[in-house]
Parts: sequence; C-alpha cells; structure tokens
Amino acid sequence: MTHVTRADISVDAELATFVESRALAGTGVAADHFWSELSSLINGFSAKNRALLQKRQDLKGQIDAYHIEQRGTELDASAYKSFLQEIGYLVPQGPDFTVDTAGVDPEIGTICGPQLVVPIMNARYALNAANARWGSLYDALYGTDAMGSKPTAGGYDTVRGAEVIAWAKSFLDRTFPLAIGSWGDITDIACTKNMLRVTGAQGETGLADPLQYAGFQGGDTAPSAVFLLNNNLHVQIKIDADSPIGTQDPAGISDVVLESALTTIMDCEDSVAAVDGADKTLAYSNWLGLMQGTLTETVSKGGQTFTRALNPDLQITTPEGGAKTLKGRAMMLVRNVGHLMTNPAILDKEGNEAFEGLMDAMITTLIALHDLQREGGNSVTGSMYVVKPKMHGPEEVAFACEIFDHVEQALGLAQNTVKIGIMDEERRTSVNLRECIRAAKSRVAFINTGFLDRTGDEIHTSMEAGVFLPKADIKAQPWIAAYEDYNVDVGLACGLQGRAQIGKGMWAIPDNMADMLEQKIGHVEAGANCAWVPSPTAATLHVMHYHAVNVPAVQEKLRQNGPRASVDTILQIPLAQGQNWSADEITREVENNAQGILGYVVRWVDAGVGCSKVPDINNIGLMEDRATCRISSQHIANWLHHGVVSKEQVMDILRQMAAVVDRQNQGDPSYVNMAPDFTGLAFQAACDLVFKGTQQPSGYTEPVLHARRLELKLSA
Ligand SMILES: CC(=O)SCCNC(=O)CCNC(=O)[C@H](O)C(C)(C)COP(=O)(O)OP(=O)(O)OC[C@H]1O[C@@H](n2cnc3c(N)ncnc32)[C@H](O)[C@@H]1OP(=O)(O)O
Ligand SMILES: O=CC(=O)O
Ligand SMILES: [Mg+2]
Repeated sequence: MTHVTRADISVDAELATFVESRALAGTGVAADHFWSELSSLINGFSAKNRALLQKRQDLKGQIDAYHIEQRGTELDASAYKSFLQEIGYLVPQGPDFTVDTAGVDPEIGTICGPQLVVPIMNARYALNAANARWGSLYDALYGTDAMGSKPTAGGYDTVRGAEVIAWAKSFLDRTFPLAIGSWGDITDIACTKNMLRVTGAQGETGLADPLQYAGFQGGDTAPSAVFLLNNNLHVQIKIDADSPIGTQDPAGISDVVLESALTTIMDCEDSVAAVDGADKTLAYSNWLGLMQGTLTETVSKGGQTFTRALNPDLQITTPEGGAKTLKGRAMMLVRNVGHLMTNPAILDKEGNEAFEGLMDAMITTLIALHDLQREGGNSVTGSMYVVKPKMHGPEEVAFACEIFDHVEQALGLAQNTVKIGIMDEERRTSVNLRECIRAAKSRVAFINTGFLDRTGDEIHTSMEAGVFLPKADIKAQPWIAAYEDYNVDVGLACGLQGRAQIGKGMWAIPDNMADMLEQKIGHVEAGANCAWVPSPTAATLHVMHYHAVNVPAVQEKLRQNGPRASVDTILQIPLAQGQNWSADEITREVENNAQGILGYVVRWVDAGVGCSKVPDINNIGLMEDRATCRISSQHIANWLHHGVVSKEQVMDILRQMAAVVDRQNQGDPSYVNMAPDFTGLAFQAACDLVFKGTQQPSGYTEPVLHARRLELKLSA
C-alpha cells in the first residue's frame, strides 16, 4: 500500500487516483478543495469520534460492574432501569415532535415494498440488485421451493410449469380480480381507451376495479405487456404468443413480472470485506458506476458469457393514450460503515488510520453528485440516502448529522440533501429511539430493525448478567417482540408516515422461500414500509405481501391505537433461568455456532468474501455476515465466560467443525483447508472472535476480521 500526501492526510495511491480521475471528474468540485475538506473532516472530527467510542466502553464497564455486584440475586427491573438512567445509558425523553424530512423519493415516502441488500464490492450482484426493480414471478416460483417443492435438475418440467402458471394466475385473481371469471380462463387481452378488455370463457370482461389498469406496451389490440397497479405497485403481464411459454397459454401470456425491489441498499458494511485502499476503491468505483448508470460486468454462466449492465427505464402508454416512464431500477441507498472502524486507506495528519465512516461519508456523497447533478437517475427528488449502521444512542446519531452537514457544505449541497437511515440495531439506540430520531429529524429517511446486530449487542451488553438462552430461544423472548413493536410505535408517533420508511430485517435463510412466503407477511402486517430480502428472487416473492396488505392503512390503524410496547420489556434480558441442558444440547448449540463462524470467517479472511451462504448443522444454508457472526461468537463467548462450556471443549468443537467446513468447500479449487493443522489465519480469526469475544468492542467482529485479512493480504 503506497500512500500519497493530499492536504493534511495520506491517501492510498490507488484511491487517490480513483478520486481524482474518476469520482471528481465532471462534478465541478476541484481536487484541492476536496482533499482539504476531507482532511478537515478527518482531522477535525476524529477526536469526537474517539470520545463517542470511549463512552460506549465506559457505559459497558459500568453495566458490567453492576451485574457483577448483583450476581446471585434476581435482577430488580426497576432498580436496573434507574441505574441505566443514572449512568446516561437511558436518556430523558424530550417533548413530542414530528420529523420534517423533505424531498424524499416516492419509494421512500409512499411506495411500500421489499428492500434488497447487496454487497457493493460484487459488481455482478450489485447490477442484479439494481435491476431487481422488476422480477419474473414465473421464474421465482419455478426456481425455488415457494410452491412447496424444489425444481429437479434437467430440462423444463411441463407439470411444474403448469403449476407455476396456475399459481401466478391465482395471484392475479386475488390482486386484480376480473369483473367476471378468472385470469386462468382468458383467451385474449386488448387495451382500448381507458379500459382493459379481456375475453374469457364467459365472454368479454374487464377488471373489477378499472382503476387498476395502468397502461400497456406494444399495440393496443395486440399489446406486448399490460401494466396493472395495486397498492402503488405495478405488475406486468407479458404477452408473447411466440415464446415457449406464451405459445401454450390461451391468451399468449408468457410471464407475470412484478415490480419487486423498490429500493436496494448497496452495502459497504456488514456484507463486504474492505480492509484497505484497494478494497475501498473497488467499493467506491462500483458505487460510481451505479450513480453514473455505466456499471457493467462480464458474467459467465450456463456456458455463456455476456455483459451485464443496468436496465433502462420502461416506457409505457397510459390508459388515456399518453406516454409514461416507469423506473427500470431499484431506488438505491448506500450503507456507509458505522463510527467504529478505521481503515488504512487514509491516514490522518498524525499517521493514524482514519475513521472509515468519515471517508465513506465524504466519498460516497461525492460520488452521488453524479446522480444529483442530472435529471432523472436514481433520485428524482434530488436526495441521497445513506444508511448509517451500528450507532449507539442519540449523541452518535447527532454526530452522523454533523458529519453530513460538513460533507454537504464541502460539496456545495443544500443542507439535508443527504438523508439518513438509522439502523435500530444497538440496544442503546432501541431504548432511546425517539431521541435518536429527534437528533436526525430533518434527515431521517428510515428506521430499520436490524435484529441480527441487535441480538449480538443484546448478548454483549449484558455479558456479565448471566448465561444467555440458546440462540433460537433468545428470539422467542419478550424483549425482541417489544423491540420490533416499539420501533414501529415510535416511528409512527414521530410522524414518519409519508416521509421515511419504517423497515424490518433480513430474511436470512435465502433458499427457504416457502417459509419466507408464509412468515414474512408478518413484517407487512406489523406496519413495515419495507423489509430486507437477500436476493432479487426473494424480492419478487416478498412483494406479494405488499399487494395483500395495505401498509399505510395498517400504519394508520396502529397510530390511532397508540403505543403497544414499552422500554421496560425491551430491557428484559433473555437469560437462562436455571435450565438444565444436557451435555448433548450444549454441544450442539456450540457446534452450530462454531460451524457458522468458521464457514463465514474462512471465506472472509482467505477470499475477501463478506457475505456467504453457510450450511448450519442441519444443512440449511444461512446468510452469514458480520452481524450473524457477531451473534454466534458472542454466544459462545457468553457460555465460555460463565462456564457452561470449557475452553478445551470449545477448541475441540472448533477443530471438528473446521473439518466439516473444509468438506463443505471441497469443490472450490482455491480453498485452503483449516484442518488438520489449524494454523491458518482464518482459523485463528475464528478463535479470536470466540476466545477474545468478551473484549471485542460491542462484540463486533470487524476488528478481528479486518486484522486477520490484512495480515493475509500483507503476507501474500
Ligand atoms: C445483518 C445484515 O446486515 S443483512 C445485509 C447484508 N446481507 C446481504 O446483503 C445479503 C445479500 N445476499 C447475498 O450476498 C447472497 O444472496 C448470499 C451470499 C446470501 C447467497 O449468495 P449465493 O450463494 O451466491 O446465492 P445463489 O447461488 O443462490 O444465487 C446467486 C445468484 O443470485 C444473485 N444474487 C444473490 N443474492 C443477490 C443479491 N443480494 N443481489 C443481487 N443479486 C443476488 C446473483 O447475482 C446470482 O445470479 P447471477 O449468477 O445471475 O449473477
Ligand atoms: O444490519 C442488519 C442487522 O440485522 O444487523
Ligand atoms: Mg447490522
């Protein structure tokens, strides 16, 4: 890594070249000005950043001491809450208020739908994610277990195909009922002025609600696609009687395409491994390609090689005969890193690694200028959306706003152009959520329950309180339901409706789409504008929940009924209450956690892959990222700390599981086995995460992951 001097900072040479030759080009921002502003951000804001991190440690120390002193007695909930107030962990609530965020895009304010997340360093996936605005329902049903069974290998299965078509048409019947008859029986579709006419078994008919007709493509008597609208979401019925599917359909319908990922988060955080200047440059360069609309990637699959690019917008004819443009891409947000990490990509004037959150703020916003300075594009309202993760309490949210005040001034943007998504994923944010929102009241564009990090923080914060329940049982305790409800209650009370999303967390079992279809409607029924999905296919399936449930109506009802959850319930720590687990139960719990950690870490450290699908001990593929790894490592650390398992037992299990993970990766020619030597950096990283788990700041995994990956890169 070679650094070059720019203003009072040292910048990785590759990153400096990228910024000067590509990111700044055409923005009107001069290089000298940019570096001097970035330097003043880094050199001017780092002391406060450090102080905020110190406060996290100080509060944790006081909480640890409290639990150690109380050990052996039952936690007195009221005394505990008073203690948290005294130390400033729980802050006083100010008067009622509503947010006044202005200029948000419809996908944030008024259209509810799935939110896809994608690792930004993977251009192939990032392009797919931006293009996931529209997804084939036929493909999503055919290719997954959504209908109950999985597709078999081999050619097209006509029986399964017929099942898919019937399934999709029953969705159309539920969502866009015809005045007479069923979508399954129609033989012709025509688009006359103001009317959709379909011919069915019982003659000519139309939509029961004619206002659901939104337009068409192609000729009016022989359209190539018909557009329908329900709950602000479009659905395309594709008609192509010459296509393999359309030729067998009485009306020539070849597909049903759903508007799917309304928004996509391009992730620079939990799902990536970006440890140095080269990695950060790749992340920023992909973001630039997305903001300029020029990103492409060569993709080889199924024996073919092609170039993947961003989809264009769609042009349709409205029912009245006018022209209308529909967005072809998801509205993109970018997740910056939180306040914790530093990165050697930039060094401050004393030669210390700069806080990564500061460089992300300045550079991702600079890049967004390419979108903000043109008509249309990603944001039609002239906003940029930064998801800010892992903030602890209102002071840290206020700090994020100060950072963006500086960035906006530096780049000549109006104040509050940059909107912030507040991840409600740390306990000190959950219990002070109202004040966190107040701290960003003119910027907040979403709150989202990141329950994975939140679970990790639950364990770490109360490490000294006692033995935590097994991972699956933690999810069933009152604290988490209260946390989820409280987030919605507070969001509604602060007037987020129409101005900001109230979002829910990730579906972390990417291959279990039938379960997702059954369960994730719960997010929508709980009043969420959006909820996270791991893949474009999941977005296409999850969007059907937003067709079934009118979220604004749910939110209005919830708002009128008033708050349901209380901070007191959120503060109930999910500890084991004298459970007597068998040795087998303990071993399986630790094995499961160890397998997830190792399966994730080995790809992170050795291959720089920040998000992986890793089989659990029941062979179910789970999405693993830094947050899920935080839970698993903190859980083992908790059981170790309280003597549920010994260090020797855990080490034995880690070794056994390393061999299992090696076998799972057998097909990868570049994979280096962890067993039988267990001397590799990946195995050591897993050991650090577990055996030094109690000492990791907030239980985060990134300090260990970054250190070990850097070690590997430097030794290569
Ligand atoms: C706690 C948190 O912070 S959650 C947020 C962070 N997590 C994420 O962002 C999860 C994003 N999802 C992913 O990274 C992936 O889906 C994984 C790692 C879970 C699974 O990846 P894989 O094992 O490669 O998936 P799988 O083989 O089933 O599918 C690959 C195909 O789906 C596409 N795909 C999978 N996930 C995504 C995605 N998130 N966005 C876009 N496309 C995707 C790929 O482009 C690929 O298609 P292609 O061959 O046409 O390019
Ligand atoms: O970032 C999301 C989470 O669940 O953590
Ligand atoms: Mg998270």
